[in-house]
Amino acid sequence: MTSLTFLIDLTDTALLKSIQTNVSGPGKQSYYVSEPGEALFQLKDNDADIALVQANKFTAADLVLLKEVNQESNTEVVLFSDGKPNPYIDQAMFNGVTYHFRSPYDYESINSTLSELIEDLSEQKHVSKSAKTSVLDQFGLLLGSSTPMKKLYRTLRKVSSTEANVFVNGESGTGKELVANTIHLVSDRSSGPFIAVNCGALSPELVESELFGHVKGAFTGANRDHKGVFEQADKGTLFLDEITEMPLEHQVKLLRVLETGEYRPVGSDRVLKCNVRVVAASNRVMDESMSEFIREDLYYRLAQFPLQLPPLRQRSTDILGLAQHFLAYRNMENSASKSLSAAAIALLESHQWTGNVRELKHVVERSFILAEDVIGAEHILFDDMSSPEESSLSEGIPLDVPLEDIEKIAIEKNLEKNKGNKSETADKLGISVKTLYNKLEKYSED
Ligand SMILES: Nc1ncnc2c1ncn2[C@@H]1O[C@H](COP(=O)(O)OP(=O)(O)OP(=O)(O)O)[C@@H](O)[C@H]1O
Repeated sequence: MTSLTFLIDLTDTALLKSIQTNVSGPGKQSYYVSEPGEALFQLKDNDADIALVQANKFTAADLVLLKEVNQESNTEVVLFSDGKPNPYIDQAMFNGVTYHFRSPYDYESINSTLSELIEDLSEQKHVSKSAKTSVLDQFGLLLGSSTPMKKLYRTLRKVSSTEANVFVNGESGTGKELVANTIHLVSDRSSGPFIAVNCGALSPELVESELFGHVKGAFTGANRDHKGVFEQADKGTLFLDEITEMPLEHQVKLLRVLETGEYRPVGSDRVLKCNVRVVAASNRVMDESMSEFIREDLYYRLAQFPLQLPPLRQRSTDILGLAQHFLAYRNMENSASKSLSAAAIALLESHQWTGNVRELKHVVERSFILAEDVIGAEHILFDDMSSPEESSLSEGIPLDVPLEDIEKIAIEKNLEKNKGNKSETADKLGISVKTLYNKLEKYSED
């Protein structure tokens, strides 16, 4: 079995002594830095499973290094500090640090946490070796046994037990809604409602009423009282999807309720108090240009805990397991027993998956429709293939397939091509955004 590697950069000798039994022994290899403070530099070039780093003087430069390490490797970084307030360490907690222990150290708690982490990682090493044959691990509604997913599960376990608002960021199809749902399911709010609202699809005239509700007679057409999503989600979780697609002038309406928990239904003079945990999501890249899409004050209220989801290409050991999972579902629903050929598997594993898990799911479903028994390479249709520009329109359309399935494939492929942007997709297909939503809702019920 591959051994677990540790990179140790600790100056506190008592601490070092106390963790010895955890970092040495069969199946473990420990490397010690030659100069204190070198660990993050070394991690840039040499991966380790766990890095134990003294961070009494953690600086802005260390934070930059840590972010790079977090992007490029799967190392679990554990920090140890003297406990003095340090904003860079606070930020580090959102950028890949697994644990931070403060002096005076509680050796028992450090060692039990380390043992748990070691056990988890050893299990993963075992799983990744046998990924082709084993079923994927599941956390809440999420599937995946790759290291980035295990890391995500650990963070989700931590964040779910808090009441913090969470901002989920990730490419389209990486599972942001599934993450929001999972946070709800594993939190103390699980017996309450989970309400999802697509902020990009709220009509400008009704945005306030959709969010906060209205009373009868508040405006023409308001024939009865209506509960907004903050009230519907009472004692539960409200998922604000595609928050960055909401116009900035509407975003301002969310500030008060997030700050004070108070809101007023349209046309009412009563101020209501909500008891809601908010999870927001966006597939926009959160860089310098983010202020074009989200108000900074709103972002900081929503992102008490920011989460970044890994794209599928960064967790390629999950591809086959996910494909088999989606295929197994299709087989079950249709009492079939179709299987993937070696050529199909090779194609799936070498694809870049810009549409992430959603694209994989759709590719598998398409192949299920197209193949008789064994799914061959010719049944694997990625989104960038057989587009009308490249081949003639009629050539791309499969025969003997129900019209409804062809419509579904056309919608899914366009959505993937437009990176999940529903207005653009509806535009390209020549239908209204509302019709597109209706169709998508219908597919999700099938
Ligand atoms: N880890 C996962 N395990 C199982 N299924 C997944 C996983 N991640 C995503 N999916 C599936 O992929 C599809 C897309 O997931 P989801 O809608 O949560 O993605 P998203 O990031 O919210 O997408 P978008 O930004 O386009 O709204 C769903 O069918 C979901 O069930």
